[in-house]
Amino acid sequence: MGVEVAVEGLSKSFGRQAIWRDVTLTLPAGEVSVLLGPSGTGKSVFLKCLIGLLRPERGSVVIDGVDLCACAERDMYEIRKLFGVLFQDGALFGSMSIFDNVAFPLREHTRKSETEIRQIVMSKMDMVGMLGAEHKLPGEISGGMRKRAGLARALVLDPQIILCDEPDSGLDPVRTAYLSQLLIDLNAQIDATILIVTHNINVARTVPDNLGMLFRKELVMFGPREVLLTSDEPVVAQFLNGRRIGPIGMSEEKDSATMAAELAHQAAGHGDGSGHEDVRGIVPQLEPTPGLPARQAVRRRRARVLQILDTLPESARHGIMAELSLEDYERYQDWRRRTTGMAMPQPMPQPMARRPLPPQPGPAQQRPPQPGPVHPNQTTPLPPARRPRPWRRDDQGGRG
Ligand SMILES: Nc1ncnc2c1ncn2[C@@H]1O[C@H](COP(=O)(O)OP(=O)(O)OP(=O)(O)O)[C@@H](O)[C@H]1O
Repeated sequence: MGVEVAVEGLSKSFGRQAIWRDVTLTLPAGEVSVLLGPSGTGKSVFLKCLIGLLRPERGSVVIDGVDLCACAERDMYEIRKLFGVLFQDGALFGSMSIFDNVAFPLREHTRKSETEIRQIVMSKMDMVGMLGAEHKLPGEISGGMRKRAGLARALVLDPQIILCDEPDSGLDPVRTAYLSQLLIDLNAQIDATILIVTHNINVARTVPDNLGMLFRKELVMFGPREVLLTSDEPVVAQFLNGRRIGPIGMSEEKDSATMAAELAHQAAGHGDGSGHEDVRGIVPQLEPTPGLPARQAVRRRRARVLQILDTLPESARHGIMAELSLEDYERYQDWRRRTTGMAMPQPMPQPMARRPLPPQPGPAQQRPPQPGPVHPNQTTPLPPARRPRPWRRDDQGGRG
């Protein structure tokens, strides 16, 4: 199983340029986490600090009881062996075949025979769907294949922690979807702790157990995916929806005058091209490909998240409870009664299967038209066509 990575009060700057301050988060063992953030907020720098390639000025990164920020070089070397890193561009040696690239860490860091190395390389190539490409040069394969080759190389030393720096960069949406599935399948197979840095909203919504965001030189939030996906923080809403209007600017944070000018443009009818759709909300998480083992992290995470449920915002609580099976829900109730003797938090979130059906309006109590999003050019709301509707009426007033 993967190991936990506990980051406490980490701060990093280059000269007088502060990158981020006081970052505290824990990557739970064996779970998949995603770190979002606008360009230049220091996500790659964060990954490099985790693996000890960069030294933060303050704080600690504790793995297996060793603080990477304060340990001896020898301990650092041992801890680094726990990591597999997929760099942004795959970081393959252009003059070496894919086979030799993937074999490189084994030849550098182990005394395995060439027969053993061949066996390991081919099994990792198989894992990432690259069998048959081992004799090619990196320049002879596509960007998506280079990523997968980079992932195979990250796997050869059987890492317990996998760091992926923008695994989707340069990939089309379909290849990105395949890569997302590959990461979830890998997690199911080897139960490693995985941290993915990305800008890709689809990856952020569907892949991780935990989700966080860097902005304004700080960690805006980090925790169960349901928290960020249902957050009302303006910066989160802007980022998830890919909008120009909001606190994130072209280079970094906007000043208040720019924000006011943009809002005035918007009010005058100049849209930012993002439409009215709001992609926030919880969508189902990717599951391993049928035939692979179930992800052990799911069970562990459920137990962990239920223990902190009361501390989470209400919208996230509802999302988490809605995903529970009836059995887990009952188990949670029992556990809660036994350990705290307390009633459930109010308002009481219900699992999807137990929620009372919404009232069925009869002919005399038809629902009034729901307010929809207001277009800046309009004074009346648009029809609610894009809004999710909890129910649908047919001509007889029954439920659809
Ligand atoms: N070795 C270095 N020396 C000096 N400054 C650096 C170094 N590495 C990174 N930086 C600076 O740190 C800041 C954050 O860079 P980083 O690459 O971590 O951002 P990022 O969030 O990963 O961006 P992107 O999403 O565009 O990849 C940048 O301003 C960059 O110039």
